[in-house]
Amino acid sequence: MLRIGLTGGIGAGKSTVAKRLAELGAVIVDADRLAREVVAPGTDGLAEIVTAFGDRMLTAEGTLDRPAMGELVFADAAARARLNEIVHPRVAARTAELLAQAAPDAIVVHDVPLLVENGLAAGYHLVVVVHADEAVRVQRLRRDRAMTEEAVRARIASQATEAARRAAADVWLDNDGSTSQTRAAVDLLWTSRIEPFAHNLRTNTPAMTARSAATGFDPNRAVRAGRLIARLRSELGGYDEQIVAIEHVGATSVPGVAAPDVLELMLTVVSAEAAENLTAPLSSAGFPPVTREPDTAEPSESEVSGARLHRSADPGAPADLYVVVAGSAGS
Ligand SMILES: CC(C)(COP(=O)(O)OP(=O)(O)OC[C@H]1O[C@@H](n2cnc3c(N)ncnc32)[C@H](O)[C@@H]1O)[C@@H](O)C(=O)NCCC(=O)NCCS
Ligand SMILES: Nc1ncnc2c1ncn2[C@@H]1O[C@H](COP(=O)(O)OP(=O)(O)OP(=O)(O)O)[C@@H](O)[C@H]1O
Repeated sequence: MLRIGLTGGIGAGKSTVAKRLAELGAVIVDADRLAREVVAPGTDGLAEIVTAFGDRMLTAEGTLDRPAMGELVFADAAARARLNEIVHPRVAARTAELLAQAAPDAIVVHDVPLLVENGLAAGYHLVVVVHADEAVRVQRLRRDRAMTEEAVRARIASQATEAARRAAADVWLDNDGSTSQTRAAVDLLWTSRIEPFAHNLRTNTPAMTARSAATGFDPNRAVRAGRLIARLRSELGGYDEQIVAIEHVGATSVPGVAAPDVLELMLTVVSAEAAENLTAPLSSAGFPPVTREPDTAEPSESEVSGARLHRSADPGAPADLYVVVAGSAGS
């Protein structure tokens, strides 16, 4: 299963992008919708809200008074934290149930507004951020949802900054233009990256990416490496005792040095057995092993002697991962 996290600030265009991804074949898990379900009348979520905030947060029909709740929590960080404490664990539990029900070969898109705020990025194979300028978002939400400018800005102020979203984004989708432009960008993303990535993941195949010539030093590569390392750490969480370190290595890790746009990572493990144990989880994490062609003189072995080579299945972000045993020649 390819897991994609889709996020962006209020009104950025997540639902618009998710709708197109659903048409293309993705299974959508919508956090805003689940956040409504877990506080529907009769739920323990709604009961806990009443205990925390009083029945002034209920309408005459006994449903959550969303405008009243919104007015309170987007003006008061402590109240927002309290509401989040009630709603987020319930949404997380429901999300886990839905993910468990999805087909093993599904492409699941998790539409989650607070992905960056809640530190969830490492849990996905790919994080897609939809962005529109603040002024554009204000104008669209005033027009389409009759929100006041003040209400939109209060929500924006309670959410992650653009810089924080940029650091988390594997894909940045600009939605300042027309919906048809965004739709075309989503279609291209689907055919050029998401579908082949999902295919590679299913078939345990590293991405076939042309190795580019060295280009100038790019500090963003360290950020990208950091994202991949966090992802690997999250995915290999059950194997902590077998892992010594996961590091960004090679030319792309050296400040000021020109390098081909292929990240190199090194995973140091405690033993040869640990390297073997990690083969399957690394494949699920999006780093299948590179196998040597039986009849070629040229070994598709890594340059790091004694290392096992794994390679990213993501065609949009070339990365090699050397798995070495601590104390061996390659480590
Ligand atoms: C405060 C509530 C009742 C207001 O309801 P309302 O119908 O006006 O808004 P809705 O739920 O449709 O959310 C619209 C957008 O507001 C923003 N937003 C919602 N909750 C939050 C929050 N806790 N922090 C920051 N932004 C938020 C998101 O961009 C979201 O997409 C509601 O948003 C809520 O229960 N929020 C807490 C749960 C939550 O965090 N939901 C977000 C995804 S899990
Ligand atoms: N490119 C666009 N041009 C014009 N209007 C747009 C465009 N993209 C989205 N919209 C409109 O802007 C509003 C916000 O978009 P959308 O609902 O997709 O954002 P969202 O990120 O899902 O919002 P929320 O944070 O509330 O969940 C919607 O009314 C939508 O129809």
